[in-house]
Order: sequence, then structure tokens, then C-alpha cells
Amino acid sequence: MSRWSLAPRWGEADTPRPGIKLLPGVLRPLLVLRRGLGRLSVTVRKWWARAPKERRRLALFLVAACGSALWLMPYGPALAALSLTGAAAWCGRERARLPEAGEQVPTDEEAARLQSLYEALVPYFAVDGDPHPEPLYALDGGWERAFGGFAFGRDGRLSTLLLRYPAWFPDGEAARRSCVEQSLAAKSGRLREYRFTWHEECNLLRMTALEPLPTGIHAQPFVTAPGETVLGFTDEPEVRRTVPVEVCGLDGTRDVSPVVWRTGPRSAEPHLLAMGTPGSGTSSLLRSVALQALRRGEVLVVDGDGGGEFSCLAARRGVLGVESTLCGVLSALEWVERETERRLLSAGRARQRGERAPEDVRQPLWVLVDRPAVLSHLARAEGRRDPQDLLGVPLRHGRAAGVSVVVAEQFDGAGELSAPVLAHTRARAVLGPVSPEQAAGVLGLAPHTGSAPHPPPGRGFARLGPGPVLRLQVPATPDPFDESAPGPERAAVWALLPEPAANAAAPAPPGLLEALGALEAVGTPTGRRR
Ligand SMILES: Nc1ncnc2c1ncn2[C@@H]1O[C@H](COP(=O)(O)OP(=O)(O)OP(=O)(O)O)[C@@H](O)[C@H]1O
Repeated sequence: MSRWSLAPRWGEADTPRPGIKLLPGVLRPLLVLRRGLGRLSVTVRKWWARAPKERRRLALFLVAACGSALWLMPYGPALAALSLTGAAAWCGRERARLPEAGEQVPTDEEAARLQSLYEALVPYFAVDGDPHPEPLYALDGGWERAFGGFAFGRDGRLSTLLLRYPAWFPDGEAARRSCVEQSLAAKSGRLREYRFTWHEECNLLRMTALEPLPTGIHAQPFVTAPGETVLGFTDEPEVRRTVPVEVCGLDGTRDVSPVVWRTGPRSAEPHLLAMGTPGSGTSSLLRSVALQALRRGEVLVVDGDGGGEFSCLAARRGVLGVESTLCGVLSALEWVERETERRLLSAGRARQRGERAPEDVRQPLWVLVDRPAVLSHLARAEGRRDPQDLLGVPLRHGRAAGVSVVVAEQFDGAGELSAPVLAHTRARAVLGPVSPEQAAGVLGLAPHTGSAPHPPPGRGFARLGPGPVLRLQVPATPDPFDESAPGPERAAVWALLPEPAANAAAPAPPGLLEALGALEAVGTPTGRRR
């Protein structure tokens, strides 16, 4: 038996033989050299592709001259081989860094995708008669020079792309940016959302495919401080805070990043305007705000289109009224106007005495107005006062008086919104499949992420004052009387409603009690009843 054919002894059958164990260690230097040679060749190729013709000629001349000198020198070829090995070993050492485009080797399919993406960008980044000898973007150009890094996901779709664009491109113009972003999104897969980050000073654009925001979060008592309202949830890196939430159909809690809107005397954005397309979920956003507001304050609801979507709140403790008729709305808003003035006077007198504002002034009062444009139209038709005029005082002085106004309207009624509503609602949300221009019109800034073509209800963007534009997913807060909405979500809303004002138990909609039982069985909070 030769020494290479030793039979394994008892107990050693499963353990790797010493030779095999040593193999990776022995091969490591070779692997490092191979990697280093690869990196060197990539560097040379990239330099060659970038360098102008004169420098290439000069480099060729120098290489030829050095090669001839080494050939003629004693031990020259050995010295050259030694230097090359040293350089390859240095370049091939393991380093913690991101791979660059030239170092990644895309598969044929991936390379074809990158090339088609490059060609889609040529109309935006190429100019006719470009004097540059080798423009970055040209009809017969290749993606290798323009794309500085990329990554494909497990599904084979592009997940990250870093590209260079020519310095002359007007990257400050929203319309030109938007064309590039839409083209990139279309070529990379329309059904996803992407974040576009423009680094104007370096002429770099980074595109990142975003994970979808969670949609199964139902209404629940969120962990917030007084004066804080959770409008919805956003991407993790955008906000530093997380809140634990329960998700429909899942056990336990998940930590998600909330979009927290602060109201009260120290808030710079005490009032909110939510705009949306029909069915985008603006009424659900108002219901979500109402349920959170009722934990610590009082709420008056104005249901402009009279759809009855807020009737679940009627005659509940803390709900001052749910008005849908023009008469009712006018008298309720007149009361809000007087109440705001009363609170201001009362707080002023307390300050003069050097005391805290009385309890009834500190208790937040919320005025939630859905579709005011319908009411304004009716008021004009009947020759009566526009209800939006009555919102002027609470909007202007509500911050000091503890009054917050939330207005929800659809885009087709945007022209009807009064000047005070537009001027004093500095917290903004926009829901539904909106164009970047529509979103910018509401938020004052176009989102850095293109809108998904078919967003789920409650999906959109939010911007608090001069802050960044955040993606937003509103918690599912359906009307509990809406039988087309999922049972657990309706039950969660029902559980959060305050007790009936007259202590007469309100009948739950059919089927909800069973859903509520199921929800409690999986540990969903049943809300804090006031
Ligand atoms: N965040 C959400 N998650 C899940 N479903 C939602 C969400 N928001 C709204 N929905 C559902 O979408 C539908 C429309 O919602 P909602 O009535 O709030 O929209 P809207 O913008 O007020 O539209 P409209 O005024 O035309 O009725 C409802 O069935 C509602 O349950």
C-alpha cells in the first residue's frame, strides 16, 4: 500500500484527512495572486478606456522601453516577474470594501440589462455634436464607463445602481431629473419603488430599489408621547425612532419607523392637510388621527361629502359631533371659532396671573374636516357663509389655544381650498398614485422616490414643515361599518372607539364581535377605552 492510499482508521472516517484540511491554506497564496492579477488587469483596462489617445501612446512607449531594458538587464525577467508577483499579492489581499462595476462580472443577462438601461439614458445624457472625443453617453457606447457600481437582487432584478452623468446635465431642474428617474424605473421594473439620490457636486446618481412598506398594520394604541400622532410608517433609515406594532396575521410585535407628527403650543406644524386621489385612503387617515386624538383630547368631525364614513365616532365620549349637513357644519365651526377665542383669552389671563393655562384650555381640541370643497360649493349655491372661512381663526391661533385642524381633500377639489387652509397647514400628506408634479404641488418638494404605479390604499408621502419628504403607509383604519373591509382591521377600529357618551352600549356591526374575539385571541390590543 502506498503512503497516499492509507485506509481510514476507526472513528476517522468522517473527519477530513490532513491533506484535505491543509488544501485551502496551501492554495490561499495562489488565490490571492489570481485575485490580484484580476484586479490589476481591471485597473489597467479601466485606465485604458478612460485615457485619451496621446496618453495611451505614451504608456505603450514606456511599457515597451521598460520591457526592452528589463530583457537586456541581467536577472531582468526574473526581477520583472518578482515585481509583478509582489504587486498582484498586494492588490489581491482581502479588503473590506464594496465591489466596483468593473470588478463585478455580470452574467450575460445582467450585462444585457445594464446595456439596455444605458441606452435608455442616452437621449437624456448625450448631446448632438458633443466635442468630447469619447462622450460618456453615446448611441454606440457601453455601460462600463458610465456605471460606477451595481447590484442585482436574488430575483435577478437590479437593486442598486450608481451612475455618472455629464457635468452639463441640468440636475437642478426637477423636470429633467424626473425624466431620467422615470426612465430608470421603467427599465428596472415598474412594480417596485426606487429612491434616487443625486450627488450634484460629483455628477453621480444612485438608484436604490426600496423594500415595500408594511401594509398589514392595523389601528392600535401606538406608543407615543402627549402631542404626538402617528401618521403612518416609513423607511427605516429615514427616521431614527421605532415603535412596536402588531401586524394583522402575525404573532408578537415588529419594530417599525413611524412618521410622527407633533402638535401643541411648541409645534411648528400644528395643522395638517392631506390630499389624495379618490379611494386613496384620506378618510382612513382622518379616522386614524381621530382615534389617536381621542386618547387625550376632544374631536369634532366634519364629513363634507356626507358619506357617513365617520358615523362610528358619533355619540362617543370625547367626540363633540360628527357633522355632515351644511347647517350643522356652520354652527359647529362657529362654536370652534368662539372656543378658540375663549381659550386664547383664558390662557392669556392665566399667563398674566403667572399661572399655568387652565385644564380645559390645555386639553387638545381637534377639528377634522373631510372634503371641505363639497361644503364650500353647497354654501355658495345656497348663498351662505363658506365653512372654510370659519376655519381661519382656529388655523391662525389654534397653536396657542391647543386647537389642531386636519383637512382632507381630493385633488379635484384642490382649487376650492381657501387661502388660510393652504397657508397654515404646514404638515402635509399626499396619498394615492400621484405624479411627481402633483406630489411637489402639495409637499413643496418632489419626492426622491418615484410613486409606485398601483400603490395600496393608504400609501403616499408626508412632509412635516421644511423636513424631508418621507414615504408613508397609513395604518389600516377602515370604517367598522364597511363590510367590504377585512374583519380584523374593522374589529381593531371598533376596539379603539371610546365608550358611548350616554353609556348606552352601541351595537357592534354584524360579524364584528366574532372578529374582535379572534383578534383578542391572537393578542391584539383592544385599545384603551376612555
Ligand atoms: N391604510 C390602509 N390600509 C388598508 N386599506 C385601506 C387603507 N386606507 C384605506 N383603505 C381602504 O381603501 C378604501 C378607501 O379608503 P377611504 O374611504 O379612506 O379613501 P378616501 O380617500 O376617503 O376615498 P373616498 O373619499 O373616495 O371614499 C376603503 O375600503 C379602505 O378600507
